[in-house]
Amino acid sequence: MNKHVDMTKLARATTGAGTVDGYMPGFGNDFETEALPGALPQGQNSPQKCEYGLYAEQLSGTPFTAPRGQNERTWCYRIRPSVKHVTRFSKIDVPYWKSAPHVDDAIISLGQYRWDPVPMTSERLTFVTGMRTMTTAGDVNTQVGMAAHIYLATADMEDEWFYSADSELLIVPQDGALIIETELGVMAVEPLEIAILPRGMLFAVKLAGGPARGFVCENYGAKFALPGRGPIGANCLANSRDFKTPVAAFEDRACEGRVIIKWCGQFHETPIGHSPLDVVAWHGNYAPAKYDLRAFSPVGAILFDHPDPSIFTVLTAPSGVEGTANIDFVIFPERWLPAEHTFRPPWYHKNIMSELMGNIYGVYDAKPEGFVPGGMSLHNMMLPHGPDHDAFEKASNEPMVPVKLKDTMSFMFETRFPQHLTRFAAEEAPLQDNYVDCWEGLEKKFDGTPGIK
Ligand SMILES: O=C(O)Cc1cc(O)ccc1O
Ligand SMILES: [Fe+2]
Repeated sequence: MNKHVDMTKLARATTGAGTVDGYMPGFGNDFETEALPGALPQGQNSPQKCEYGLYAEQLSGTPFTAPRGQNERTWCYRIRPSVKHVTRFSKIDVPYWKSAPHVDDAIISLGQYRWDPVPMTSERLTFVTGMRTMTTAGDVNTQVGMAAHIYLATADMEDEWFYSADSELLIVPQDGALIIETELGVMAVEPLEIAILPRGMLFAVKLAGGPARGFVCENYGAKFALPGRGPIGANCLANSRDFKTPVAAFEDRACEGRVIIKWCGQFHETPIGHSPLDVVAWHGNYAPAKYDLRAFSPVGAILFDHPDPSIFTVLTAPSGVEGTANIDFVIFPERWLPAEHTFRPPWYHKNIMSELMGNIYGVYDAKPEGFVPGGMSLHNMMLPHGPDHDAFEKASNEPMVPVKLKDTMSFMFETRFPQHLTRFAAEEAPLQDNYVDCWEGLEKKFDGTPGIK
């Protein structure tokens, strides 16, 4: 079903100063890279004629006038301009990929929900046709909110490329590695790594080994950024240098292919007679990146109490209201728990933000049973949740010696907006009917008399 993907197929920039293994380090850096010598103009963006007969083209990720610190754009020097691959559109159906607003009155989103992993399939599905939306929030037309998806991919995108005009895509592989060929270069991404694909950028996803499954956060709003560290200072959490952007790679290849576009929630296709991955050189700060979640340096409570999970924010997509994210991408990695006289797992709570969680690997401390790798949970706006009965009893009685949470990696897509379940999430995905029973055993301990119970 799946063949070996030849990473050398695209002519890649040779590894040079500042690059490691075909990637350039840094989050949101102003990069420059060329796959052929002299392809990148020096000293200007728009030469009257470009080297090699290339076309110059700008891709703007922010308005032209965005403040300098937020302004993002990339200059591409390519074999053909994009107008040669995105021309006549025909509407197509990608039935399981939904966009906000997507509120089905028959479906109740108010609740605490948990799903077993969506099972792998033998059906032929690409990264695009295998996208299954679980929740949507906000509004794709006004560029606020997000969607959370599961993807199941059993086939390469062959002579087929995709871009989302609606969103930035944060890809979280859970099972199976991916080769993501983008206009700006190629990224190999495996479970415990993530990839970030900017809005408007063409790519094809190939399978590096076998079938693949993972999670996607589709960000309709402003791009993900690194959170401020406040008093933590200049280091720890996600460090900028651990984000890797690919060097330029291009192919000069005729084919009978198609480009699929997601635009305001609709899907369209357009035929193409050549590979659009034909950017020979580029420079700018609007680029794909990957990040190894194991590079995250967690900072936590080293004496007592359980801090807010915001300390584990890898990336935050701002909403315009300071401190109120459109989306926070938070992880729960391996870490030591040294806190004294403390209930160490997450506390019981209700939250104005909506918490969509996924398990990439291992056991999550608040839910030792039932929240398994590949599984998801949703604790929607202002709906109470917290440790299950067994986790509560264990954590209330465990000796207060430092312990290491090992073999664990879960994450949260947390948005300021309520998340609405799709019909797929409510009716087709393996929803656990009995999830809320996990709190059933929490009995009353209070008997009116003082003392620890
Ligand atoms: O609900 C959850 O499990 C996520 C979570 C983790 C944590 O450490 C504190 C609060 C919180 O919402
Ligand atoms: Fe929570």
